[in-house]
Amino acid sequence: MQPFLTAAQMRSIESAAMESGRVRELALMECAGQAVADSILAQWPDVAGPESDGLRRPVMVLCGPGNNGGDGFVAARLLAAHGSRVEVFLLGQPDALPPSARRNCERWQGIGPLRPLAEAAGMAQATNDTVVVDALFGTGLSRPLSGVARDLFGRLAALRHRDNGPRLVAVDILSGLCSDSGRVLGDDTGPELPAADLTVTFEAARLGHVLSAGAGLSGRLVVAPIGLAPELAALAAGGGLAEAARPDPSALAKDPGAHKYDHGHALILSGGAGRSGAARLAARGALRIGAGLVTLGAPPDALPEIAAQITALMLRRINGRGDLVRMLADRRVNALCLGPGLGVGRARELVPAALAAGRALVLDADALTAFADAPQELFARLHPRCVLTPHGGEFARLFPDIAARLQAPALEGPAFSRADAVRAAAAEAGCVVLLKGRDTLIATPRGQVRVNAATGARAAPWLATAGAGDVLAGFLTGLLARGLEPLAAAETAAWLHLEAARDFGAGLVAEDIPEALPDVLRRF
Ligand SMILES: NC(=O)C1=CN([C@@H]2O[C@H](COP(=O)(O)OP(=O)(O)OC[C@H]3O[C@@H](n4cnc5c(N)ncnc54)[C@H](O)[C@@H]3O)[C@@H](O)[C@H]2O)[C@@H](O)CC1
Ligand SMILES: [K+]
Repeated sequence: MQPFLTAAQMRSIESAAMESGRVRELALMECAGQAVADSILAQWPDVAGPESDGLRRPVMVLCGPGNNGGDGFVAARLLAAHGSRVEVFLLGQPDALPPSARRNCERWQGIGPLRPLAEAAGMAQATNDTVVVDALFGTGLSRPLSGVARDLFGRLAALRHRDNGPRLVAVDILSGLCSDSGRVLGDDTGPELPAADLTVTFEAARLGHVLSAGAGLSGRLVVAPIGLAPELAALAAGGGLAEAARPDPSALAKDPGAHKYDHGHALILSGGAGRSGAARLAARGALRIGAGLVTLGAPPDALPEIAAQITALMLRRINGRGDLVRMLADRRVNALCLGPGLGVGRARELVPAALAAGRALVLDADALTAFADAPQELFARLHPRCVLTPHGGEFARLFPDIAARLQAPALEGPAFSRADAVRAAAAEAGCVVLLKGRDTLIATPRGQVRVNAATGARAAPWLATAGAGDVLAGFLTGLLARGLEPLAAAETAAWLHLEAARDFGAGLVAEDIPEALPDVLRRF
C-alpha cells in the first residue's frame, strides 16, 4: 500500500508516536533533516568535498518559522559536517521558533552565521548551480506566501528558467503549495512558485505532491522513513486513506481451461458515420485487456466503415433503444460502454435503456455531456455497477457545485482538493467516479480514493493525446466484462493505461496504447 496523507493525518501519526512516548520530536526532526541531507548528497555529490576543492557546489538553506525550518537547520548542520559550503537564512526571529526548531537553530549558530531571509535573494542570483533548500513552510502552511518569501520565490522561479540556475530542494513540500490539495495558495495574482528538482518528504507522500499544481512543482519525490511506521500502519488499518492505484495481477491472469464467455462480453456503442473512431479505440482496448468477446453496436450508416476497419471485434446494428434492449436480452453481454463518439442525441436515447439493464456500465464523454442540463436525471438511474469517467470539463458540467469549490481561489490551507471533489462526486452519483487528468483520481461512494499520478518516474507526457480517454474507457469496460468490481477495474485500467503509454514513450498516439498493453501484461 502506498498511501497519500493529508497534513492532519501526518500530524496525527506524529502526535500518536510522541504521546505514546515511543519517539521524541527532536529525534523525528533529526531523521527528517538527515534524510534531506542524504538525498542532496546522493543527487549532487559535488556539494561535499575537501576544503581545497573550489568546484564545490554551494548550498543555501532557507528556514521558516516552524518545524519545517527545524528540518532545514538539521540538514544544514549535517551537510556542513560533510564539508559543504552552507549558508543559512531565517524568516523571522530565532526566539520565535517552536522548541525543537529553536534547539536546532542554536546548534547551527554554533557552526555558522544565520542571516535574515531578505539577504538570500541577491545570493541566489549571484551563484549559479547553488542548491537552494526550501525549508520555509511544510504542512503548517495556512495562507499564501507573502512578503520576503513571496519575492524570493518569484526570483527563484525566474532564475529556474536558466540552464545554470539554482537547483531547488523542497523539504516535505514546496513552500506555497497546500499539502492536501497540491494547489498554490493564493489568487490569480500569485504567488509564482519555482519548480523543485527534488522533494524529500517523510514517512508517506502527501496528496499535495501529486495533485493539481503539486504534480508539476514537486520534482523527484523521495519518501524517507522517519520512524513512524507503526503509527502509519495503525492509521491505514482504520481505512479511509487515499492510496496509489495498484493493479491486481492475479485478477488479470487467465485460466488455461476457460472459454471465451468466461471472460465476459463487452458491448461498446458507436456513433454514426464518420464518428466511429472513438468507439473503435475503446473496443480495441476492451479486447486487448482480455474481454472474451467485444461487440461494437452501431447505427446503420456507420456499419460499412466499421466493418472495413475491424477483424476480431464483432459488429451489430443498434440503431435505437429497441435494438439495444433486444441485444441485452442476451445475459452474456455483461459490460457496456457508452460515450466515446456516441453523439449527445443518441446518448440521451440509449443511456437510460443501458442503465435499466443493470449491467456493469462505463459512461464517458457524450454520455456524460448528454445529461449536463439534468444531472439529477442521470444520478437517479445510476447503480453501483456504473463507473463515470469524466475529464475536468465533463466533471464541471455534471457536478457544477463541486467544480465551483475547486475553481474558487485557494486562499487558505487546507484547500478543497481534486480528491475531495471526486469523493463528493462519487457520493452524489452513488457509483465509482474516475476523474481523468495527469493526477487521475478514482473514488467510491463509500469514500475510498485511489490516485494514479503520471508524475515523477511515472510521467507520460505523450498520453495527452486525442483518443487516449476512449482507450481508457475501453480498458475499464473490458475489465468489468472480465468480472472485476468497479473500483478494482477503474484503478487497474488507469494504471495499465499509464504503463502502456510509458512503455511506448515518444510518438504515442491513441491506437498505440492497446498495442503496447501486451508487453505490460507480460511483465506481471
Ligand atoms: N511535528 C513533527 O514531529 C515533525 C515535523 N516535521 C516538519 O515540520 C513541518 C510542520 O511544522 P509546523 O507545523 O511547525 O509548520 P511549518 O513549519 O510548515 O510552518 C508553520 C509556521 O508558519 C506560519 N505560517 C503558515 N503559513 C504562513 C505564511 N503563508 N506566511 C508566514 N507564516 C506562515 C505558521 O503560523 C507557523 O508559525 C513538516 O512539514 C515537517 O517538515 C518534521 O520535522 C518531522 C517531525
Ligand atoms: K518546504
